Amino acid sequence: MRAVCAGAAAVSLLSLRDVRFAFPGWPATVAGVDLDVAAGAFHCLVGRSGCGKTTLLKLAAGLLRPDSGEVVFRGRGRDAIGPDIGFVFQAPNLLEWQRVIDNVLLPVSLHHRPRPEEAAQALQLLEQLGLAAHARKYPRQLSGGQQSRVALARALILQPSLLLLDEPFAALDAITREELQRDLLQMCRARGTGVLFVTHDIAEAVYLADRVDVVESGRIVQEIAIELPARTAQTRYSPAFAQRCAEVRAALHLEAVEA
Ligand SMILES: Nc1ncnc2c1ncn2[C@@H]1O[C@H](COP(=O)(O)OP(=O)(O)OP(=O)(O)O)[C@@H](O)[C@H]1O
Repeated sequence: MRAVCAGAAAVSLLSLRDVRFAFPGWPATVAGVDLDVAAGAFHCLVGRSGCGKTTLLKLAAGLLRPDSGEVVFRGRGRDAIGPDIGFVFQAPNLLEWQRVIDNVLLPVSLHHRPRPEEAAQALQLLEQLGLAAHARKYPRQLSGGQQSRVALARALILQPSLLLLDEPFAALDAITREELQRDLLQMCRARGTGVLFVTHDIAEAVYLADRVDVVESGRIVQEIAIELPARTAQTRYSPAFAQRCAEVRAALHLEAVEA
């Protein structure tokens, strides 16, 4: 089944074509996936534990090589991770011995000594994420939610056209999580960033995504378009939101929730 996010006419940023992958000696973990993420689209993958979401994301990132099929990014094969793709994993993975600002600038430092305008850009990102006052701190001096924000700023510093996120907010409390979802949406919309986001959380997927793809046994078994008006705090309490959540629950074979 083919999942195309943000309309057939949209230019595809990332394309997976009949991608298959098995860990050596094991049955297929990804069993024939076609998927497109268009520029500026927000695409969520949901599915039960062990269904292959993280493996799919690693294939999209070029961290794993498919056994067959192809992964194409901006029209080119994906042999290496380029600066045009940002990653955020469940754990923030910050460098403990570097200050917050230097953690954000890490992708730049890997190429050259950060220039003043790049440092200013890092500070601006921290400001947008409510962390300007923490720029000189070390990661251990931050809360879990603040560390996740730093990881997000680090992923955005090179202004990637594609962000790959693997349950980045899973370990956070509900309030911080909602705030980060809002911030992530705003920043990706403002920058036109395409996003592929893995989550277990149905409400998170419905709030964030233009399209939710349900993964089962290494395949995309259902694609659910999420057409909601502009996301606000009220969105989560609207009948349309509840309806979309119910559709995703049904696709996951979960018991229906009584109205
Ligand atoms: N290195 C490995 N060797 C063998 N099997 C693996 C390896 N890594 C993952 N798997 C298996 O591949 C399957 C898919 O794993 P994956 O991490 O992609 O699932 P997931 O959907 O992201 O799960 P979760 O939601 O629990 O994070 C699982 O059955 C897992 O046990």
